[in-house]
Parts: sequence; C-alpha cells; structure tokens
Amino acid sequence: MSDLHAPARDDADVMIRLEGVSKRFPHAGADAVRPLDMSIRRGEFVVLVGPSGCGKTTTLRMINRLIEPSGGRILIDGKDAAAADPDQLRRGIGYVIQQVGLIPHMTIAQNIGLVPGMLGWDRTRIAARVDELLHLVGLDPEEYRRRYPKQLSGGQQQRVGVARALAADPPVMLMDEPFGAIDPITRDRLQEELLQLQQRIRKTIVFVTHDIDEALRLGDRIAIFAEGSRLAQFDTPLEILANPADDFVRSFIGERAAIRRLSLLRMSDLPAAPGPESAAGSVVPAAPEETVAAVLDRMLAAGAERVEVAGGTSFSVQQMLFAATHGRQLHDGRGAQ
Ligand SMILES: Nc1ncnc2c1ncn2[C@@H]1O[C@H](COP(=O)(O)OP(=O)(O)OP(=O)(O)O)[C@@H](O)[C@H]1O
Repeated sequence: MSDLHAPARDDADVMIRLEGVSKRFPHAGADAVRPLDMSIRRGEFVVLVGPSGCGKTTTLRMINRLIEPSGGRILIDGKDAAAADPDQLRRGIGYVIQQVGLIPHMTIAQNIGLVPGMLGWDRTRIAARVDELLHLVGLDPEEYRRRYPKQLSGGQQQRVGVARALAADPPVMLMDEPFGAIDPITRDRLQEELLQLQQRIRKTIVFVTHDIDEALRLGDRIAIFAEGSRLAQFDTPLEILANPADDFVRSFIGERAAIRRLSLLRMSDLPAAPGPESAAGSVVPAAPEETVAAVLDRMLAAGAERVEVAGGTSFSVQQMLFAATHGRQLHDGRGAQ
C-alpha cells in the first residue's frame, strides 16, 4: 500500500487525475468549473469542500461522466475516462448521494444487488455479497434484507446507499454530501463508521461536503474550493489548520484552528518531549492513537501534570503543547503535490 502522506511518486500511485478539467453549462456566462488540475492517489480519501455553487458537485459528476467536461482530461487508473463506455465506467465507480436514491419498490437486498445483477453475477453470489455488505455497514442481514427502503431510518438508508455503491467492489467511490440530510448525532456515527470502513476497504474516495468540520475529520487531504471554482488549497487537514494558504481559507476554516488541530493530532504524531523530566505530580496513561485533545481533556479533568504514552514517551502539559505546536517538521512534505 502506498504511503498516503508522501507525495505521489509516479503515475502508478495516482488513481484519478484531472488535467485542466473545466465545465461551462449551456447558456451560462461563466465556467462552473475553471480549468482544474488535481491528482488523487490510490486508496486516498479526498474531500472537496467549499461554499455553495463553487463547483464541487460538478467536479465530482465529471469523474463518472454524469456531466461531460467542456475541456481537459480525466484519467482513471491511467485511462482516459472520455474513451470509456459511460455505463461501464459508472459500474466501476461507486456513487453515493444525499438523497440515497434507493428504489422504493425494491427490497434492500434487491437494491444492493442491482449492479452485480447488471454485471451478470448468479443469484447465489449476489445473495452472499448482499449479506456480506449488510454486515460491513452494520446492518443485520436477517433483519434488513427483505425490508423496503421506507421501513428504514434515514441513517440506515444511507448505510444501504454505501453498501449498494460498494456492491461490485469498485476501486473508486464518489460521495456527494451523503450525510447532509442526517441529524447531527447519526451523522457523527456515520462519519466514524465510514472512517472505520475505509481502514478495511481502502477505496479511493472523493467526498463532497460544504461542512469544513466533516472535511477535517474525514479527509486524508482536503481540496478547499473558493468562489468560481478556484482551488484555494489542497493539503492535509493538519497542514491546512496550521498553514492556511490565504485569507479565504483562513476565514473558511473559522476560529480556533490551533485548538481544532489538537483534535486531529494523535499522541504518536508528537516528537519526543524535550528537556529533563520532572518527577513531581500525578500521571495519566495514554495510548499512541489517542488525540492530543482527548488526552489533554483527561489530564485537565484529573489535575494530572504528566502523561505517559504506552511504549515510551512521557510529557508534561507544557511539553505536550510545545510538541503539538512545534512538531511541524514531522508533517512537512505531506500532501505536496
Ligand atoms: N445543469 C446546470 N446548468 C447550468 N448551471 C449549472 C448546472 N449545474 C450546476 N450549475 C451551476 O454551476 C455552478 C456550480 O454548481 P455545483 O452544483 O457544482 O456547486 P456546488 O459547489 O456543488 O454547490 P452546492 O454546495 O450548493 O451543492 C453553480 O453556479 C450552478 O448554478
């Protein structure tokens, strides 16, 4: 597997490449998407984020040719998308949208089995795949496979939407505000589930949202679009929070960037604490994968002076904050493109 935080070394690392891709709709006075260059690596989770009308959805839908570009070229796994048969192209690209788009008179199993059916899989293979996918998205097949979409909650329908998009095991998934219409608590859970799922399936995901917090939480890299589809910054969440490219990005990410960065940084990201250790004060233990914010919260609640990270390093509160704000060298080079 390629290191997602290193620059793409060669074309073999790139799954989706946009080369000067633009779109002008008929009778429109300006481009909905101005010539755009972007490379998305194999297994990378990229989030397109930006204000309404800046061209995120249009960009996404050009990748599976639901919208035909007016200019430029899109390469998927090195092949020109324009040369592919559009139906075949779309079967190889999972697509999840906010409205879910489940077919109301079909059962959940039939909805999920739609694309495998088109690909000519036999019934037994489809049934096994449907059950496997329901398990994968956390729905008990016994309970859900025979239900109809309206007998499911919004969050459950969205899980089925993800299962359906994964049915034929496509290497690429496009997700257009999939959690936009879901209540905040369910949305939070679906985001967490999607991250865990991605750990296991490692698809190349392009995800559209206008919610910067969702983008920061989900993306390996985030493409921040400004008005007129200008790509203001394309980088890792940590880098964007630490080094916004311009005033637009700064105002789009909003307040408390440094604090929010602590919610993304893991203890294992911190360089070793400098200076001598003081023996005084109580100590809390922490796991390397815990975020700095979570550990800090525990230390403050316990009135602890030090934290000991399993496997070695120990920090005082001050050392930990210093490492979190000055440990930039660890992240330099990430996301360079
Ligand atoms: N079919 C169409 N015909 C004409 N103009 C369109 C069409 N679809 C989109 N546009 C225009 O293209 C621009 C980009 O739209 P797009 O839907 O890609 O933006 P977006 O960033 O996804 O916005 P939102 O967050 O509101 O969904 C907008 O100005 C929109 O009005």
